[in-house]
Amino acid sequence: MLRLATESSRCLKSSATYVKPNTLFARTYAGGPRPVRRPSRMVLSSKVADVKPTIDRHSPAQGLNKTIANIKPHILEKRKMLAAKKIALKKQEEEKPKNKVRPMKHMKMAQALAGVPREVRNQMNEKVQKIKGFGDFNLLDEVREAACKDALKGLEVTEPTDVQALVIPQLTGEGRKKRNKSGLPKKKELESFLIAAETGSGKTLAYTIPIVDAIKQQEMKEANEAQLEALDNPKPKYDDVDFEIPTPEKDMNGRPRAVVLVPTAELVEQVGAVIKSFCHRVKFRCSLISADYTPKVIRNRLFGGPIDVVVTTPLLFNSLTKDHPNLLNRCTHLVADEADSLFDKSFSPITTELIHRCENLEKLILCSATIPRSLDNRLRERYPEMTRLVTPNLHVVPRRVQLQVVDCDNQLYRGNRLLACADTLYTISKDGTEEGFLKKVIVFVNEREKAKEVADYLKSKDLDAVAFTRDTSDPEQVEVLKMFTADKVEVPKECVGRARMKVLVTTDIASRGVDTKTVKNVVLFDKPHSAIDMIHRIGRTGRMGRRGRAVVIVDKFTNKGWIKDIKTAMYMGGPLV
Ligand SMILES: Nc1ncnc2c1ncn2[C@@H]1O[C@H](COP(=O)(O)OP(=O)(O)OP(=O)(O)O)[C@@H](O)[C@H]1O
Repeated sequence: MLRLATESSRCLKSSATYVKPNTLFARTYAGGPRPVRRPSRMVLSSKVADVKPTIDRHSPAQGLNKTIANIKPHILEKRKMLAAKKIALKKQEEEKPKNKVRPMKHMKMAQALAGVPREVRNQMNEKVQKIKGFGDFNLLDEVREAACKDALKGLEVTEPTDVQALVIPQLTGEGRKKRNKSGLPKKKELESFLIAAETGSGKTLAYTIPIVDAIKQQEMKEANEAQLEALDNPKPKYDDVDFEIPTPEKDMNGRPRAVVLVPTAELVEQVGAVIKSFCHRVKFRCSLISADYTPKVIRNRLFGGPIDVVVTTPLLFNSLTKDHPNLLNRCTHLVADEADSLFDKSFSPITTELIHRCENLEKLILCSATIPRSLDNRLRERYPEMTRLVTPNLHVVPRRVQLQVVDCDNQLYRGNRLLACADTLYTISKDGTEEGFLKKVIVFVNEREKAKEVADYLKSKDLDAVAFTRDTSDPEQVEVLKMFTADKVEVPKECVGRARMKVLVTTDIASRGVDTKTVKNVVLFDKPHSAIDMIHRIGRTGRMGRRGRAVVIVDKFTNKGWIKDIKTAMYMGGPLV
């Protein structure tokens, strides 16, 4: 402080405008005696320049005045390299075309289906190309004729589909009879097959033809053996005996050679009709057993005479086999149609139990339009030697089916999904297609309760809608489903627009296996839970080479990226994953 004061006084002295030091005092003591001026006792320090400023190493300002960073050279080198790398990456990123996102990102994230490698698809395609007609199969003439003239009645040219070309030679055992070293056929072992092909590709016929052929071949073989035995050991004459001798035919009562399991009573009817179409020409007996029939009818159908094929649901047949263990002891072929349903959590224990009960089972055939990853893993564990017959177009929704998206959050509907659905149906009714015929549209919802609500709303909007769910007991509603699986229905010319449209509001019950071959339009009211449900629902249209349209209603909660990916996959003709 002292030093500062002295310096300031020196400054004042050197300045041009010098002010007398005691003028202030002079004013203060105006009128009084002037204070005596004494010389200053303050002496300038001679060491001012020598005093070094002390640096507090811990002060926050320490090192602020540094001009060169004290960084070690190797760290500096590393930092430089990192910076160069960062710049190069940024440059690369900038050079990439913008808006290019990972293809099918949303679909791959929600992956539910098992993937099929391209090589497998190509291999199967080569096998399919080799087959030109039903004549190329090693079948009994009557079976081939029944397939072409009865099962595919109404078609001028009959050609096997991809799945039939692939499956029939395998199941009829052409060139794959295992022989042991002695040259004799091996003892019969269980062979398991997984048939997987796109919806509406004729899977039912693909397993029916070989089964009917095998039944007939076995029958002929047994008849020959019986004849030889009769020649070797002539029977005593029973003409004068008054009791009925059990014939081999009698033994067949309630003991089918083949059992076809399907998940619903509706499918029992549908698959049963395909198998029964062979009965007339090939001569065998097929019985349909489901909860739709009374116990008396079931008993008559099972035990009323010889029986070769039974088409049934697992739950009912399992309870029947518990009461009648002999039911399955002649069964050599067992089919689980819609295998992904029959091996899901609810059905799997029953289906597996039934398979184990078939002691003489030779061929286990699983059939499905989709192979979920979980099922794929389980089957690989349970049946490691299973033959997989997969068509080149498995999990592909054909390009002939158009997918449209309706956003119910737009200005028109303002989030009203029901209104969006009704408007979509109005648009379909006016599109000018299917002239002169009844227009059949299926609306899929996710929950049973919703089906009735949607059907009621559509009715209030003057649309002819019916709900069909597992709870449906009304015979009229069941009739509507039959109408959807039947051929085209002609309508009078004056019947136009909404008047010639029939709407079926349903759940997944009608999405699996139901052959709605004349349905051209499907509306997905709710977004399907997975690609599996999507394939089955869209698969109700565009069957067997026909064209179709699917409309999916979305809102702000729908994963639009997923829908977009599905649309892209469909457009590109690739599989949904
Ligand atoms: N070789 C063929 N030529 C022409 N039509 C055929 C042929 N085979 C089957 N079809 C017809 O194709 C339609 C679909 O057959 P099917 O119901 O067996 O399909 P799917 O593959 O089981 O379908 P989904 O997976 O939906 O159950 C049926 O109407 C059937 O008559």
